[in-house]
Amino acid sequence: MEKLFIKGGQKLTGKIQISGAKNSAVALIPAAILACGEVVLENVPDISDVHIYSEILQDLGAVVERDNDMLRIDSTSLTAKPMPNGKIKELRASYYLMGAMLGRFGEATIGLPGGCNLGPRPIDQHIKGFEALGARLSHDHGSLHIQAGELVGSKIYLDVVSVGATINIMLAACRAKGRTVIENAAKEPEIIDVATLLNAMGASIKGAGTDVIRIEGMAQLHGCRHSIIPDRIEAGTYMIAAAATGGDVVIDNVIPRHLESLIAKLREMNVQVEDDDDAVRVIGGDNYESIDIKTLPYPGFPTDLQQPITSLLTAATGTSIVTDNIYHARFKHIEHLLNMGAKIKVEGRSAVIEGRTPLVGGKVMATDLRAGAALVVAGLMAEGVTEITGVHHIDRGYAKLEEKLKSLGAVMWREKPSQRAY
Ligand SMILES: CC(=O)N[C@H]1[C@@H](OP(=O)(O)OP(=O)(O)OC[C@H]2O[C@@H](n3ccc(=O)[nH]c3=O)[C@H](O)[C@@H]2O)O[C@H](CO)[C@@H](O)[C@@H]1O
Ligand SMILES: C=C(OP(=O)(O)O)C(=O)O
Repeated sequence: MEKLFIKGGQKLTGKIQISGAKNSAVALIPAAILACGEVVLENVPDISDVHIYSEILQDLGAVVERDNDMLRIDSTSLTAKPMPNGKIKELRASYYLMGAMLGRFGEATIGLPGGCNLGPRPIDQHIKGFEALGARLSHDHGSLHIQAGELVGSKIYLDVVSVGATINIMLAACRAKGRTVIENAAKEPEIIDVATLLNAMGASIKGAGTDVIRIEGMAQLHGCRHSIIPDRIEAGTYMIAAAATGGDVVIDNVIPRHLESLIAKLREMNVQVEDDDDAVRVIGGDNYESIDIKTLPYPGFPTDLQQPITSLLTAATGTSIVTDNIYHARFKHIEHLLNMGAKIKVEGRSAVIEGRTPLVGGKVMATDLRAGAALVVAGLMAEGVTEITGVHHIDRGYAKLEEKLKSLGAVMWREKPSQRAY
């Protein structure tokens, strides 16, 4: 079992580069299945979700080659082989194989997805979309068999604003006959990124980034080259870490507009944030004020940053309340923050955080990706050494984590099972 050790108390200073967005990459890789020809993705993050997705496509018969931050995908020889289990369970976004395979072959047999355990994560809206396009679904031992003679465009109103359902329906609808309209669509930047790739492949998608997306189906799509947008959640985590250590960090290769809700909340706390064309600078201090946060679909405050910012709020004066309206039970990190000296109560879908509670290093576990990010931030703030297990969750979404943090002055190291750190 790998462990991450962090010796807290160092102010982070300097400049780091943000990698391509995980939540784009894991949709763009399966989107390449729809192309007849090579899709070249640039700015691909070096994270385990990407490695596993590449292996899934190879298992299906695609040629996938990685060259630094570039991924070449040629799905010409890919087949509609059933993928019931195994790697499918290792990540959430494996559900995009449903839409992509359905678009390419008119059928798909895919296991139910894995990903972070944040409480119930239904996919009923994905299924509603596929059915509206003419697919029939059946369940078999934990996998879904989706079959459509011919996909036919349709009007689909999403009952819940869902990133996954919006993208999955877009993938299938690109190859449906006629027009599909998705109403109450999610507006996350990653949705625009997927639409940009699909349009570069010859699709016709209009309205991505608004709550109504119109897709004209095409008989064939072709290869293209596309650069992935920066990861706003990775960037947000480093912004929070910079503030949490009272540091001064320039976070480069970002789209500041994607970070507006976080920037507003950090400023409200009294953190100094300067934004430029493609960088933000966070200058920390020692007199933060408590704030309340409610997570919402984009452009609201992202649920994926509520866990990391909770660690920072332990340093603010007064009581902060973090309410997660997307995942009501996304609070598994709290018991580990309590072990480090935090005073936090979970009440329903809210965490009530008492501020000015100094953290001390301890043995904690990352139960999911952003819980891990919260513990890394806490470890950087804490007195003494923090030992984090469950590191594989963190590796799903943070490229070169130690390298980046160490370049900013963090003292941290990773212990592999056969090594002893001290
Ligand atoms: C790979 C990826 O992009 N993951 C992100 C994506 O997850 P994911 O796409 O799984 O999340 P959704 O946007 O679909 O979920 C939003 C809300 O809708 C509910 N829901 C969703 C689908 C459905 O069919 N029925 C339903 O009820 C979910 O339980 C949740 O409460 O968006 C989440 C919300 O921003 C982020 O935390 C994840 O990082
Ligand atoms: C919840 C997340 O990821 P996933 O949906 O891939 O589990 C996340 O990135 O915070």
